[in-house]
Amino acid sequence: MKTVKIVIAGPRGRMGQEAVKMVLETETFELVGVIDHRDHWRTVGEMDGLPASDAPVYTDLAFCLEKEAPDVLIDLTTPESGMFHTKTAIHYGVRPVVGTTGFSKEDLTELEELCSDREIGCIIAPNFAVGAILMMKFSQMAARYFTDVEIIELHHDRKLDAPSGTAVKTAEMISAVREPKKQGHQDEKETIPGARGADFDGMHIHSVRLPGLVAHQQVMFGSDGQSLTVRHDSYNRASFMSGVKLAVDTVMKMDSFVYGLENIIE
Ligand SMILES: NC(=O)C1=CN([C@@H]2O[C@H](COP(=O)(O)OP(=O)(O)OC[C@H]3O[C@@H](n4cnc5c(N)ncnc54)[C@H](OP(=O)(O)O)[C@@H]3O)[C@@H](O)[C@H]2O)C=CC1
Ligand SMILES: O=C(O)C1=N[C@H](C(=O)O)C[C@H](O)C1
Repeated sequence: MKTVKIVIAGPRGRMGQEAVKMVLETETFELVGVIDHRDHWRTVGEMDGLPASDAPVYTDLAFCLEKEAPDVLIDLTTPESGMFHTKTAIHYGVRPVVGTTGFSKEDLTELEELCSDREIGCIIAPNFAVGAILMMKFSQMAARYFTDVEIIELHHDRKLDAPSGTAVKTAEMISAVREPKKQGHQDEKETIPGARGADFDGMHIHSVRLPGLVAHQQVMFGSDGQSLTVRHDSYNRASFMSGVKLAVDTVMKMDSFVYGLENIIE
């Protein structure tokens, strides 16, 4: 079987470390380099907490892509860096698999257009955990019958973006099928701003940040005399890795842009 040559951006991060291990442990993948914005390490093996590996560390993505000619870039950084890395990869004909969250609608449209111009595969996945994808799909299914919904996402307190990419994707999927409705009392007033959370098409998203949490989301539906709660919990970052693997294998067969793992899971 052909080996997929991979570059990972953000290798020292919580997700990046897990992705480096997964790529090194996968027989059909080859880690040909990593991108770090700090000019300090020569190889992956020199980085704290990462396994022995001679894969070189680059600070300049364009230089790395020219030198290593990888098939896929996995980005797990920040919205600004992720956007820059993804555009650079597309420009060099390298397929991006992006887990980084916090992109705007305009960012996603721009990336989709770039992929279409270059006829290149790209997967942007706000959540790689299969259970989280099912949680979103079940929520979308429930939204056909329950128009009142509150999304509560709970994460560790090192998270930069709020609401989470998963919560935004869930709201988008619900919105696609839910009868439009502004929830709550028509005269309701927040006595403390933000008390009702973020408004997405009339439904509300609440972001909880606490040390000790990893990644969790609860979607609550309510109707007369009944409620339905759909919940997913990721207890560690290994929970995302089978999805990253699937995305890498799938993007190799694609020539267009996909936003959301639900679009590639049967
Ligand atoms: N799709 C999914 O399933 C999941 C997505 N995520 C998302 O993935 C992203 C990363 O999350 P997480 O690992 O927890 O975050 P971390 O903060 O732990 O890791 C981010 C890493 O990226 C590095 N970084 C920042 N800018 C650059 C750059 N220009 N080049 C190279 N490296 C850079 C940071 O370095 P430094 O600290 O030195 O600045 C840091 O090591 C987030 O957007 C998060 O929301 C997270 C979990 C699951
Ligand atoms: O930052 C995280 O940790 C996570 N980010 C993603 C998101 O914003 O939805 C995916 C998962 O929730 C973990």
